[in-house]
Amino acid sequence: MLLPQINQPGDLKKLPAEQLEPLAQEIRQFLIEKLSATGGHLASNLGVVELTLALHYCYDSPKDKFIFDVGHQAYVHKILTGRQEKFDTLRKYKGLCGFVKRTESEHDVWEAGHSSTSLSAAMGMAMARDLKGEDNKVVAIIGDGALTGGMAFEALNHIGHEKKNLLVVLNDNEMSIAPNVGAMHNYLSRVRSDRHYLRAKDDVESLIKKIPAIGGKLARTAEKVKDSLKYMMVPGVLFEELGFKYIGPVDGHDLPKLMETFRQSDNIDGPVLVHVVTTKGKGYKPAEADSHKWHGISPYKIESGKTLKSAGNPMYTEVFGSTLIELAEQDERIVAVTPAMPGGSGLMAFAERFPKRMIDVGIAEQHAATLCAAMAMEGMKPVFAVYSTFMQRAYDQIVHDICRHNANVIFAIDRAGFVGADGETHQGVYDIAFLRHIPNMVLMMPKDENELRHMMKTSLDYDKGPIGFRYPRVNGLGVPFDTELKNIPIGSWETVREGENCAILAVGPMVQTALAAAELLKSSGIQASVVNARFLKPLDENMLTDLADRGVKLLVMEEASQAGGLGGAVLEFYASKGIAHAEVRILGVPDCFIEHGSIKEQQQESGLTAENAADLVREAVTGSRLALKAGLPS
Ligand SMILES: Cc1ncc(C[n+]2csc(CCOP(=O)(O)OP(=O)(O)O)c2C)c(N)n1
Ligand SMILES: CC(=O)[C@@H](O)[C@H](O)COP(=O)(O)O
Ligand SMILES: [Mg+2]
Repeated sequence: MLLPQINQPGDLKKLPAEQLEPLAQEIRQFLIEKLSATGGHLASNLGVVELTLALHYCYDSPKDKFIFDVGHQAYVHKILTGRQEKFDTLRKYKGLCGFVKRTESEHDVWEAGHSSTSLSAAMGMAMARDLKGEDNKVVAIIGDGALTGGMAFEALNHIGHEKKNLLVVLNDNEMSIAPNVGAMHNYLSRVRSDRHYLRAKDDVESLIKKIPAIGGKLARTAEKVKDSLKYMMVPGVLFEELGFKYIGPVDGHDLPKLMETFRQSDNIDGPVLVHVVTTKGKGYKPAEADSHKWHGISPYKIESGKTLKSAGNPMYTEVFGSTLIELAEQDERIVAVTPAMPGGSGLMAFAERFPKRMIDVGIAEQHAATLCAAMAMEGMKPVFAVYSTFMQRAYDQIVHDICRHNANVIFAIDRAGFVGADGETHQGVYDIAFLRHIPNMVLMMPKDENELRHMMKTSLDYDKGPIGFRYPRVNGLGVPFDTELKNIPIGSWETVREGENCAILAVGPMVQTALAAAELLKSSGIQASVVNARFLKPLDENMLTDLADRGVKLLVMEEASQAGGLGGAVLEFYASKGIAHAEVRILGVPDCFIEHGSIKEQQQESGLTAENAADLVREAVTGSRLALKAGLPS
C-alpha cells in the first residue's frame, strides 16, 4: 500500500485542505498494515496522524523545525517527508529507524529516544535563531508522559523566563506507556475533562469584564478577585503563570480546528503552549482498547489483533517480576520503584499483589534514585527497577545519594546489553562502565534465569550498601529453577568449563557464547576454560591472581562498552598489583553507537561471536598473529 499523493516532501501542501481528512484515514490504514509486519510504536503514531498533518500543512519543514519528544511518534512525519517506501524496513538492521534520525532526512532536525529533551532542544534552536537573526518557527511536540520528565520542567522554567517565540504542542492522550501518573497529569485531567471548568471560563471572563473600573481600595480587591477567579477557572493557568500563552484544550483529531489554532498561535509573541487532546491508538480498536500493550507492539494479525511473537522460555524480565513477588511475600520491606515502566519492567503482577508497595514516579529516574536512597535509610528494601539506558539519567543521584550514603538500594537493571530494534539510544551497554567505579557499589550479572533468582535473594540479604543485578532483553535459557534460593558469595566467579592454558571470562549471556567458542577451540586441540564472571564488582581477585600465576591466557567477553567494562577492570587489577605477566584480550562493544537491528546482528557487528572469540583465544595460545606481526614463521 502506498500513498501516491504524498510521495515527496512538500507534496502535502499541494493538496486542498479538504483532502486532508481522507488522507488521515489512509495514513492510519498504512500504519496498521505496515506495522502488522514490522511491529513498532503503533498506538502513539495512530494518535498523532491529524496533529502531524496539521503541523506539516501549516508550517514549512525543514526551515520550520519540528522537534519530537522521544521521537517514537514520528512515523507520520517520516511518511510526509518522503520515506513511506522504507516502512517495510522499519526498525530493521540498516533499515528505517524507529525514532527521528538526522541522517535519514533534513526534516529530522532533532533525535531523541530518551524522553523529555524536546523543550530544551527547542529553546536552544530558538535562541540560536534569534542570535543569527533568522525567523523560522520552532515547534516542540511533547507528550503528557514526557512532560513528567524533570528536564522538561527545567526547560519550561527557562523558556517562560526568556519569552522566546516558540510553539510547544502538548500531545495529551492521558497515557505514558502505562496510564500516566503524577500531579501534572491530574491537573491536565481537570483541564481536559471538567466541562463545568471550561463552560465557566467564558462566564468568568465576561463577569470579570463587568466589574466596573473603580478607584481606591475596592479596585485593588476587585483586581485580586479577578486574578483569583481567573486562577481558579481559566484552563492552562499553570502554563500562563510560567510565562506561556496557553491555548486549549483542542481536539487533536479535528484538522480544521488544529490548523486554525496553529495559525492563531503564529500571531502571538512569546512562547505558546497548545494543549492538544488525542486518543492513543486512534482508529484501530485493539490499540484504542489497550494502548499500554500497543505502545510498542511486535508483529500482529490485523483482524484479530493477536501478536505473532513466538512463546519461547520466559523472558528474564518475567522471572524478575515473579521472583520479586515471591520475595516480597516473605519480606514486607521490599518496595518496587519504577520510572514509568511498570509493564516493561515486569511489575504489573507485583502492582496488583502489592498496590501500596509499587511506586510509579513517572518519567523521573533521578527522583526515583534519590527516593530509593531515602527509603533505604528508613529501613525499607527499595528495588529500583530501571532499564540500563534510562538509568543513565540518574548517574549523579546514584553517586551522591545512594552510594555515598551506602544506602541499601537494590538495582534491578533490565535491558542490559543490546536491546535490538530500539537501537543506539536504548542499548544497555554503559552501566558497567558508569557503575563499577563508584565506591560501595556491588554489581552482578547472571549466566541464566535461575542464577538471576539467586542474585535477587543475595541482593535482598545484603545489608552493606547498594547492590545491583543486570539482565538482558532476551528469553531465559529454559533451565530449571533451584527450589531453594541461596546467597552467592560476594565477588565469587564460577568456572563452568575446565580447560588448560587459556580461559574466557564471560559476562551474562556471553557465557553461552564462550562455551560455543570453547567447542570450536576443542577442534583445534585447545582446551579453553570458561568462567562465569558474574560479579562485575567486586572482581574475583583470588581467581584472577591464580590464573595469572598459572600463565593462563585470558579473553574477557562482555556485551557492554569495552571502554570502562570488565576487561578494563581486570587489566586495572593486574596493573595495580604489579602482575605484569598476565596476558589479557578483551572482546566488548566497540567505541561507536550500535544502531537498530536484531540483538544477534548487533552482536555480530560488534564481533561478539563464538567464532571471533575462538580466533582471539587461538591467536593468544598459538601466538599466530604475534608471530606474523613479529615476522616470525606462523
Ligand atoms: C528517560 C526515559 N525514560 C523512559 C522512557 C521510556 N518511554 C518511552 S515513551 C514513554 C512514554 C511517553 O509518553 P508520552 O510522552 O505521553 O508519549 P505517547 O506515547 O503517549 O504519545 C516512556 C516512558 C524514555 N524513552 N526515556
Ligand atoms: C520509546 C521507548 O523508549 C519505549 O517505548 C521503549 O521502546 C520500550 O522498550 P521495550 O520495548 O524494551 O520495553
Ligand atoms: Mg501520552
